[in-house]
Amino acid sequence: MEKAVSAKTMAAIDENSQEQYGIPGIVLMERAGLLAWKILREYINPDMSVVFLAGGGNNGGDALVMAREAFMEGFDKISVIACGSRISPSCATNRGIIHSLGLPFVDIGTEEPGASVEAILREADVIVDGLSGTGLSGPLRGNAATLVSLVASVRKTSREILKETRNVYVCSIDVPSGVGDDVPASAPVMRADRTITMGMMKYALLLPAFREACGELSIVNPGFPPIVLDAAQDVLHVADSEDFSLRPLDLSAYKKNRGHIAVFAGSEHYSGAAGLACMAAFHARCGLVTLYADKNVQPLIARENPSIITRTISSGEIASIPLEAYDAILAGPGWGRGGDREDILAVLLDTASQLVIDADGLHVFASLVKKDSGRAVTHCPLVLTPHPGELKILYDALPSELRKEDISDASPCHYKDILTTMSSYYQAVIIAKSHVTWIADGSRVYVVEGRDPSLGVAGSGDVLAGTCAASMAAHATDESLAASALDAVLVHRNAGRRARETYGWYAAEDIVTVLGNAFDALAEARKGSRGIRR
Ligand SMILES: NC(=O)C1=CN([C@@H]2O[C@H](COP(=O)(O)OP(=O)(O)OC[C@H]3O[C@@H](n4cnc5c(N)ncnc54)[C@H](OP(=O)(O)O)[C@@H]3O)[C@@H](O)[C@H]2O)[C@@H](O)CC1
Ligand SMILES: Nc1ncnc2c1ncn2[C@@H]1O[C@H](COP(=O)(O)OP(=O)(O)O)[C@@H](O)[C@H]1O
Ligand SMILES: [K+]
Repeated sequence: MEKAVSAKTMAAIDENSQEQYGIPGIVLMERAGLLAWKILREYINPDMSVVFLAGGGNNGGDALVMAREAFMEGFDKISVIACGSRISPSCATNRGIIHSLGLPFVDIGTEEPGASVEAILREADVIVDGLSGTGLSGPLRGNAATLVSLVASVRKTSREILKETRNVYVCSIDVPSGVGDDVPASAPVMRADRTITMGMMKYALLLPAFREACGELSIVNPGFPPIVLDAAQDVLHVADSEDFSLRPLDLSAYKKNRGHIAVFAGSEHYSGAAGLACMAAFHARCGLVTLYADKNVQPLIARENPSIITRTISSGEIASIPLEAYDAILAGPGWGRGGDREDILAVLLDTASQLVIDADGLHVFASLVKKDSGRAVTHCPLVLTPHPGELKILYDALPSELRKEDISDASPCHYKDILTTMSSYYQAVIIAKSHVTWIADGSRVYVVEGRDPSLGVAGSGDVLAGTCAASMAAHATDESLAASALDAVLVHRNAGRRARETYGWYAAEDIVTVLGNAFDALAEARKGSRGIRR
C-alpha cells in the first residue's frame, strides 16, 4: 500500500538524505526540477507561453530548474515571476543561473504584483506554480496570496472572454501553493490541473477539501534513497484495488455459510433505502439477508424484494431475537430517528456479533452516547459510515476536551487526528465517506480516492452500507474490521466506475446491478497478491 506523509516527515526525509547519505540539496533540486519538467512536457508544446512562479524557498528553486530546462529545449515564450524576501541557498543559485542566461525575470520581492505582472499572467498558456511547497507556514499571505488569486482570475477571464475551452494550464510543484498540513480547509489555494509531488504522497493532497485543487497527481523521486522513504512513520495508507483482501469462496459454499446479515432499516418515507442496502448485500456475496422493519413498511419492501426475508419489529420484541446468530448487522438506512430507535440500537450494540451503523442510525448512536458516554465503548465490534454531515454529528458528540476546531474546516493534520481520536473514542472503525474516503481504525488511517461524481447519487450510501455488512459477514472468521471496511469501499468505488461505463449517469439501484462484477474483478485482481493484514 502506498504511503502518504506529513510535510514534517518529508522535511526529515530531505534532511536525512542530505545529512546521512551526503546528497546535496542542490542535486535533489536539480533532479526534482528535471523530473517535474519531463512530466509537464508531455502536456505542453514549445509554442506555448509558460510563466514560472517562483517563491524564495526550495519550491521556487524547483520552478527555476524547470524554467531553465524549458529554455534549453527552445521554449521562447518564458517568463519568471519571483517573489519572497528570504531566498534559500539552492534557490539563490538557480536564480543566478536564470539571470546569467538572460531569461525574462521579474522579481517583485515583497511588493504586491502590479499591472505588468497581471499582463504576463494573462498571456500565459501554462503556469508553473512554485510559490510554496512543504515549507508553507499557515494560510498563504502577502503577495503569494495575491498571485494565487490573480491566477484564479486569469483562468476565469480567459474562459469568459475567449468563450472557448482553451484555458491556462496550471502545474503545481509538490503541492498547490497554499495547501499545507496546518492550513484550514477553507484557506485560499492555487487550483492546479496537475500536481507533481516529490518523493512521496502528502497528507494534504488527500484532504477531501484540497484534493480537487491538485488536479491529476504524479509522484517523482528527486533522489531520496528508498530506504529513507520506506522508514517514514506516522503515515496515511493509500489503498487501491490490489489491497482488496477477501478470499474466494469454497466451491461448496451455500447460502447458510455465505454469510447471513440482519438489516434494521426503512421507514414510512424511506422504504427504498432498506431495499437498496439489502440487495447490495446479496450482490456483495451474502447468502441470506433478513430485514427487520416497521409494520407499515415491511409488506411494501417484501413485495418489491422477494429475495429478502422480512420481519416486523418493535422495541418490545427485540430481546427475543437471537441477534448473535447473524454474522453481521446493519442499522440505519432510511430508518428514522425517533420512536423506539434508541431502544433497538442499544440492544443491537450489546448483542450483535458485529454491527455497522449508517445514516439515521448514526444520529441515534450519537444521541445514545450523549446520554451515556459509556455507550461509546460498551458495544460489539462496530463500523460507523458517516458522510460529512454525519461525521460532524459524531464529532459534536465527543467530550468537549476532544473537540479542538470546527471539523468542517479541519486542516489535513487535524482531520487525520480527529478521525483517529473519534475512532479510538467510539472504539469503532470510521468510514468518513466523500470523494476521497478516509477510514480510521484507531491506529491506522487508510485513504481511498473515489473521485467519481456519478457515485454521489441518492442511495449510494445505502448501497455502501449493505456492501459493508456483507463484507463484515464474509470476513467474520479471520479478519479485522478495517479490512472489511476497506473491501466495501473498494467494491463500491469499482461498482461506481462500472455503472458509469455502462449507464453514464445512473441511480443507486444501478450500482447494485454491477456490484457483483465489481466484486469479482477485485477478487480476480487480488489473486497472487497478499492483501492487507494477513
Ligand atoms: N532539498 C531540496 O532542496 C529539495 C526541495 N524540494 C522542494 O522544496 C520544497 C520545500 O522547500 P522549503 O522548505 O525551502 O520551503 P518552500 O516550500 O519553498 O516554502 C518556503 C517559501 O514559502 C514562503 N512562505 C511560507 N509560508 C508562507 C505563507 N503562509 N504565505 C506566503 N508565503 C509563505 C516562504 O517565505 P518566507 O516566509 O521565508 O518569507 C518561502 O519563500 C518542497 O516542497 C519541494 O518543492 C524538493 O523538490 C526536493 C529536494
Ligand atoms: N464525487 C464522488 N466521488 C466518489 N464517491 C463519491 C462522490 N460523492 C459521493 N461519493 C460516495 O457516495 C456515497 C454517498 O453516501 P451518502 O452521502 O451517505 O448517500 P445517501 O445518503 O444518499 O445514501 C459515499 O460512499 C461517498 O463516498
Ligand atoms: K507549489
